[in-house]
Amino acid sequence: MAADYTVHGVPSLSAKVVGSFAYLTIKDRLPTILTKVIDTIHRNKNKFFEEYGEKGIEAEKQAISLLSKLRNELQTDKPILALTDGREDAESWNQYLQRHQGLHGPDEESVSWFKSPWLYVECYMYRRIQEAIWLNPPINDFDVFNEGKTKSYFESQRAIMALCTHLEGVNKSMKELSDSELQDNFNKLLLVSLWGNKCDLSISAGQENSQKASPLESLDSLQPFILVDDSKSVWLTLSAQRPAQSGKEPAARVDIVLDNAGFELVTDLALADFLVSSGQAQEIHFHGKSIPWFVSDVTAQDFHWTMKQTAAANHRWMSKVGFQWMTYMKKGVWSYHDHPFWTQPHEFCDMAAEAPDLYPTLQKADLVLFKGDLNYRKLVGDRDWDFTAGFHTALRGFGPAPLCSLRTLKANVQVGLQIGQGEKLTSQEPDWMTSGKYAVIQFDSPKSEQ
Ligand SMILES: O=P(O)(O)OC[C@@]1(O)O[C@H](CO)[C@@H](O)[C@@H]1O
Ligand SMILES: [Mn+2]
Repeated sequence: MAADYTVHGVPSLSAKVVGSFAYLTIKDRLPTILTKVIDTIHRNKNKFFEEYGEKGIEAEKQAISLLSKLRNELQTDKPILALTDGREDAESWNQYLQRHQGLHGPDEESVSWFKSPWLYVECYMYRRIQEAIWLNPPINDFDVFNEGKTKSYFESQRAIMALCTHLEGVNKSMKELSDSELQDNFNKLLLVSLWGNKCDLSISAGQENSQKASPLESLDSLQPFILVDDSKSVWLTLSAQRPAQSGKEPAARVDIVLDNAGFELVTDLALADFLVSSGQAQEIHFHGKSIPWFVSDVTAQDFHWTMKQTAAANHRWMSKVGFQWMTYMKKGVWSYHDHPFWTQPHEFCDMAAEAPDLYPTLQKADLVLFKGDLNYRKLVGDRDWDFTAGFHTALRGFGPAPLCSLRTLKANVQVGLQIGQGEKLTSQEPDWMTSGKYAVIQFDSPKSEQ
């Protein structure tokens, strides 16, 4: 009996399908990412020696040997192994592995890279990278992806300057804006945050893909590539909270589940700035990753560094905006969280059970924005749904609050399309689901039935 990863008759994406995007990711892209990680550690050998002497050299050697072993396991489809670093979440990962082993009949091989769900093994790889680092003090707090993330920020300077200049202009005229002008400005910054998701170093396997030109100039030309646009529902959800309509104290809380550092994070901070300065929200809760993740995902270090860096910029509006963001943090208007759940393999429909302290937190939000492709994959369980399956159906009961995915497509999973829309795209551009060229603004509220 083959391990049954099927729900609603919809199987999990996996490398079992030779030639599939999952297969090519695990066969080619993940080993490339691992090789770059090994190179990064090797290139920092002298730095480790300067900082830690011989211990640094020994740690570098051991970490590389563990990562080379990991790469070999991956490339030769070896069994997935239990974690041995004894960290807070290791037990949860090892229980997850046991559950998967339980799904396999006695005559079946163990849980492995090319036979288990893609979402699981890809997340597992990043957690094993962290294990290789954690097991080797004194380099155990080294972020193997830091160079790529900071490079992406520095190479997007012109776009960041343009965005901060735009934001300053909007904030300056905020009081004169009519409702429809407010909505227009909201839409613009929502779109900038959406397209900021193109700048992800995992899909590019670490190749730089920073934002070069002004993000505002290309919005109109990108509109045709948005396959689902629920931005109006997002605006209605927010404005329903606004004091004018609701007569209540402005209490809107918006949670933003972040994705990539670099330019994308700046676009998320700019959107959050507008939400507060326009009165749509009183508090913004940002959710990042507790360990370096999927090459470019935001950690606490990235989050605070990005604000400091923007405040320290030799550009009037970057600096002004950067200081404003740091003030929001100091005042508690903005807060940053990094629950371990976000760096585990779970589909979000399992959050209430797996993270009973996180789900109620999100239930306090009036709107939760999920950035990026990996979050989308987890929202819909990384399953091979029909394109026309309802987004609400695919969420399989996950609904802490009204939510919206802002995602550029980089994996072959998509729901909520019109009849024929996916097939038409496939006939025109076979790689439309993985090129990052197309995007969705996909909304669901706990009340909506599809
Ligand atoms: O979540 P992000 O940053 O938008 O994308 C991360 C990601 O590119 O990594 C995987 C490929 O390795 C893809 O499934 C996924 O799209
Ligand atoms: Mn990412």
